[in-house]
Amino acid sequence: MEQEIKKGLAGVVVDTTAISKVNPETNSLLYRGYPVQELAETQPFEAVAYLLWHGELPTSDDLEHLRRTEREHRALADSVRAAIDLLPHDAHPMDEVRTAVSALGAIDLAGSGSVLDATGSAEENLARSVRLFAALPAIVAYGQRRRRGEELVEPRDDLDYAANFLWMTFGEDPDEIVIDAFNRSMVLYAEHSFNASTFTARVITSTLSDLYSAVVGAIGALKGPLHGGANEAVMHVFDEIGSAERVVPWLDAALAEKRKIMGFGHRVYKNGDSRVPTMRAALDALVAHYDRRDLADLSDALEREFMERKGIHPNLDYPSGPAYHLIGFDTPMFTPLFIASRVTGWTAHVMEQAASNALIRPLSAYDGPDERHVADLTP
Ligand SMILES: CC(=O)SCCNC(=O)CCNC(=O)[C@H](O)C(C)(C)COP(=O)(O)OP(=O)(O)OC[C@H]1O[C@@H](n2cnc3c(N)ncnc32)[C@H](O)[C@@H]1OP(=O)(O)O
Ligand SMILES: O=C([O-])CC(=O)C(=O)O
Repeated sequence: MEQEIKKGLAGVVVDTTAISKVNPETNSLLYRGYPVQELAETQPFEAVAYLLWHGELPTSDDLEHLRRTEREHRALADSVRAAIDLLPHDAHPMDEVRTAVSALGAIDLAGSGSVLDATGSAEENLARSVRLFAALPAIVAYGQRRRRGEELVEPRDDLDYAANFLWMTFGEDPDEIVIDAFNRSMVLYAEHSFNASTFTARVITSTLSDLYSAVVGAIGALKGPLHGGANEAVMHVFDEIGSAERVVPWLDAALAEKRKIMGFGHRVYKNGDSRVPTMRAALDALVAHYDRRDLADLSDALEREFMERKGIHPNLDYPSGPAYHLIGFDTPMFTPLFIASRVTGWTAHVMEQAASNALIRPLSAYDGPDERHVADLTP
């Protein structure tokens, strides 16, 4: 019997999840039942991380406790820094962060004699998740500073997550408008059901491997430009085009070459990404703050022209790329910022998968040569 192949698992429902609901019909995204727009406008990223892990928003005591733990693990560990420093200065930051997380895992799991010990209990995995969430800003910030030949900036205890992240990257007191836009981007990027990187993390978890391995694998999946790498790729497109007036000839040539236009299209949303309006509002605030109308004009012109010709909407990476550029991040740092946010969703999924595990192992339809034998080849 002919087997039906769902290439790319398109349209296949592989499991349940209580972490988020992506609804393309209503163009909505809920984290544990809360609309993501509401969360982005009202909650610090730490509270959203707590929500994803625990299923409920934190009380003020819960939030205080999480913030205290986050501050304890904020500084870049010497051993992780040493692992990063072994890499060439022009290593891609995604490779750098992947290596750093791998090193963190090896250090944290040192002494766990066998692979069975590394799997971790629910409590251990929650503690590991918080540690990773706390450690990633320092790893990403150091990555940008190292590329630029700048000294490491130590974290500050008087700042919350988003402000401290910006402080460690730029070594300057961040502006409230910038902190707010950055916090929104972190909330919007945090979780999106069974996307490619999260599914990777779940596949790895399903073998009873450890949480760090799942996150390292997820980072590898996120790096690709069809997924998280698109936020970096969008900025390269903007740089290539240069200004709004050049959009039409650039798009003519790109479409003639059958290029994919980065930051547009989505596997699930076909009528627009639920997160784009909130991120676009954050981008607009940054455009006004930095007086960079030219960038918004370019973005509008490409969106309008591409929509007219192909009817394909922008995804979250489209407004977040230029927003990160305006904040001052180097373009290759954009996808590592996505990691720092999505690590919360990934780890929530690792814990959900572990709590109700079944080895993920689909079938394939063989279309290679019919059975044959080595002996047939002997003269
Ligand atoms: C946070 C995130 O990860 S969001 C996604 C970020 N990725 C990007 O922005 C990369 C650009 N976009 C894409 O490559 C795609 O839209 C994907 C991979 C995101 C979704 O892809 P799929 O659901 O597999 O759709 P698929 O790639 O088959 O596209 C369907 C049709 O639309 C076209 N299309 C989709 N997106 C684009 C695009 N960005 N540019 C040009 N054409 C596109 C395809 O060429 C295809 O056309 P065809 O039917 O004539 O062959
Ligand atoms: O859901 C997807 O396929 C990609 C995406 O938007 C995300 O991971 O945020």
